[in-house]
Amino acid sequence: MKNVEDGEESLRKMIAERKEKLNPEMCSCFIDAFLSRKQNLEESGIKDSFYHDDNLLYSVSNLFGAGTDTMATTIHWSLLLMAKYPHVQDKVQEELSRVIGGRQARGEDRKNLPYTDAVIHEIQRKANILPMALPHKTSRDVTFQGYFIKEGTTVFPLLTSVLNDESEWASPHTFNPSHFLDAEGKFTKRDAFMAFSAGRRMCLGESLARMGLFLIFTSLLQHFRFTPPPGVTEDDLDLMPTVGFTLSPPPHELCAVSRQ
Ligand code: HEM
Repeated sequence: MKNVEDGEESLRKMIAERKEKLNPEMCSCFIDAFLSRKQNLEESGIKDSFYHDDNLLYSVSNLFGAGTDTMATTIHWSLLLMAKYPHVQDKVQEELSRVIGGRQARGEDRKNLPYTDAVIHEIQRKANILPMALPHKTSRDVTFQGYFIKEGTTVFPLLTSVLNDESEWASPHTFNPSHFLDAEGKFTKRDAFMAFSAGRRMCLGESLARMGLFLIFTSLLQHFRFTPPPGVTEDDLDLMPTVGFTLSPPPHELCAVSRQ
């Protein structure tokens, strides 16, 4: 609880600083945009909108909460999987060197990096970091595929069942980037890729997360080769997740060897 309170306190400070410097003509972040809308509504005499201080604090706190652990855990998985499957890492590094060389990757490079794109998707499928997404409550009685669900029932979307569905994936329990490649090696989208869930309440940060994962993963693999530490083999690297709010890889030591 102490950490939650400290977190809220620093967000309150951040919000107060942005409030002081607010220039509605030059909004540079979510807080500015929220405050500027709040100001507009108040100036037009609307005082009971959803744009109030508590909603701003909890929205910012939700964005941090939802966006930090998820990203860090996925990057942890990506390094472990690259160290465990060096032949996959070889192919990513070959593709990166051939297509973009030494310069930093940009969002638009993704379409020219089908293997790398497939590997990132497969990392997310295999890592399955939010196996039960988030719980939802039905707002009215529903009949879904013949099942009656009463209003007020808590529903967990089991993403694991889709990400490991044997009728969807050639080898659901194996790390296999070909799940996202066609016969010509082109990237292929899969409806059963639901790491960000589905429907109206699916991940709000999906496009930010996808861009972040692409830029961080490519940059790390351009600069470093990830290997098990001396005396440890690839087979020794354990993929059994530890259970928490997200499914994280078990703690590992890895070597990051500079490629420069
Ligand atoms: C690898 C990264 C991420 C993964 C795998 C992920 C996955 C998910 C999943 C499975 C949900 C639950 C959807 C549902 O309720 O069915 C969710 C919700 C959410 N995510 Fe993400 N997420 C990631 C990164 C982010 C980032 C970077 C942000 C924003 C900065 C973010 C913001 C949110 C928010 C606000 C919700 C709640 C949406 C709602 O309830 O309407 N996520 N995410």
